[in-house]
Amino acid sequence: MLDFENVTKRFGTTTAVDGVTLSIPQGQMVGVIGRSGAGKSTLLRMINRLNDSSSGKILFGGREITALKGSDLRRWRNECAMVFQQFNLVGRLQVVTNVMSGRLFQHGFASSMLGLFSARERAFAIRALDRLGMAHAALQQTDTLSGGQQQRVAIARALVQEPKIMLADEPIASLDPLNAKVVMDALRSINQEDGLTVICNLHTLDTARAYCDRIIGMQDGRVVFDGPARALTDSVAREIYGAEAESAFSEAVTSTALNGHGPGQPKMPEPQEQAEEQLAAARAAL
Ligand SMILES: Nc1ncnc2c1ncn2[C@@H]1O[C@H](COP(=O)(O)OP(=O)(O)OP(=O)(O)O)[C@@H](O)[C@H]1O
Repeated sequence: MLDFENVTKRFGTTTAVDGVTLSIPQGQMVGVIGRSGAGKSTLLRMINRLNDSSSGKILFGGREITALKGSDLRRWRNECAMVFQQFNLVGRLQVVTNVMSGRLFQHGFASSMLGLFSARERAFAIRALDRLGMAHAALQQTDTLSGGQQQRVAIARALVQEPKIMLADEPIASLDPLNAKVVMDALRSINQEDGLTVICNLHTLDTARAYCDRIIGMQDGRVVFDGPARALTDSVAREIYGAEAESAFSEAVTSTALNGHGPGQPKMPEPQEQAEEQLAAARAAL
């Protein structure tokens, strides 16, 4: 269970998150929505302590994560993987190296810097890429991939951290509808197959409704809606989004915009022969 107890975050005179109290059980897929500046990113960033709260407590499994310091804080950050809108990969490195960088905490910084990842860790990284349909690209330079492919690599990197929670801050905001769907499918399958809690900031209502068990609506730092997707009626959504409502409704990407590829449907197939050839080459190189 992840608990927020009256959590507030101020930046100078701006209150980004204002007295939030929430409980998120393990294994839930949660979408956080709201207009720009509502406090969605700050809420997520306080969970992995990229931002420190100004007051209140955040607890995970009863442990106060807002109080962690030093190696305990580093361990928590590793348990709390995060996927970003801009992927945050090193473009000039091979895909598999980017994925293995998710093992830095387990591996030890010094040997990681020397590139001394073990064969076991390389195999682990390839398996994670395989799950995301990206093993064929393991030896490719990362910046040669499309945005959607890079986001799948970033999710593979998050997976090799063996996290307890997966945070995703606008993971599909830079992607076209097809890639957005592939990335959301990947997050949903990780949530369902691994029982991982996934908390995802989303701009589009359609995506939040299609993929999330629970939707949290924020406005001016406060939680103004918290319930299942079916309870988020259009009129409630219009209140949450205010003047931005039209863009939230019209940016209808992902499942409902793509016939026959809703959640739970099979992934888009890779060009099979090419993918298998490249995967065999990647495995041989290990
Ligand atoms: N590092 C910071 N310094 C100062 N103000 C900040 C900082 N980070 C966020 N804010 C402010 O806090 C408020 C909430 O920002 P936040 O990024 O959490 O909103 P958001 O809902 O994620 O917005 P968006 O959808 O545009 O990313 C905004 O007014 C923002 O300008």
